[in-house]
Amino acid sequence: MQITRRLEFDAGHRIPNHNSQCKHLHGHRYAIEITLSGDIITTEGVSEQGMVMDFSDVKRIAKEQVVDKWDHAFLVYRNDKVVLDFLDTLPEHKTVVMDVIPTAENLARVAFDLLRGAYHDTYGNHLRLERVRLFETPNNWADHTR
Ligand SMILES: Nc1nc2c(c(=O)[nH]1)N=C([C@H](O)[C@H](O)COP(=O)(O)OP(=O)(O)OP(=O)(O)O)CN2
Ligand SMILES: [Zn+2]
Repeated sequence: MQITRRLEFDAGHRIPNHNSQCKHLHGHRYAIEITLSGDIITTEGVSEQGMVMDFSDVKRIAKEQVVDKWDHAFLVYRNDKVVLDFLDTLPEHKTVVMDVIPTAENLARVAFDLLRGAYHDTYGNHLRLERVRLFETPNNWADHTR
């Protein structure tokens, strides 16, 4: 069985080497969809009986590991020196420095790596992260799968 939880967040970025408009500082209303697989929990009387995982727990962990860190932040490639230097001049600015260029593909992969170890198989139902789908716009997305 697979379940998917969707969350949304706002962030700024740019693609420094892009040959068109994405080299400019801009932002997106990103969406992230987290897909988990596992058996349906059959333990009698527990809150999660009938579920793979409670959607509220999927959300809580996604917020802790990714969404609250990236929401209203500027996601910047560590080698994008000119932007990094500028952001450093802004007092208490929420900047997330990334080892990779913040494309949809890389954000999906980074999010997957942050989330991979965070969903614990509490009920022995073989719970595991299957996919992170990262929407940069409603029409553009990237999937990182297990
Ligand atoms: N493979 C990828 N291609 C592009 C990425 C990316 O992350 N992976 N990112 C961008 C830019 O960030 C840009 O913001 C996206 O712009 P664009 O393709 O022009 O999308 P639209 O604004 O036209 O999106 P709509 O949903 O159609 O409004 C570029 N390429
Ligand atoms: Zn963009």
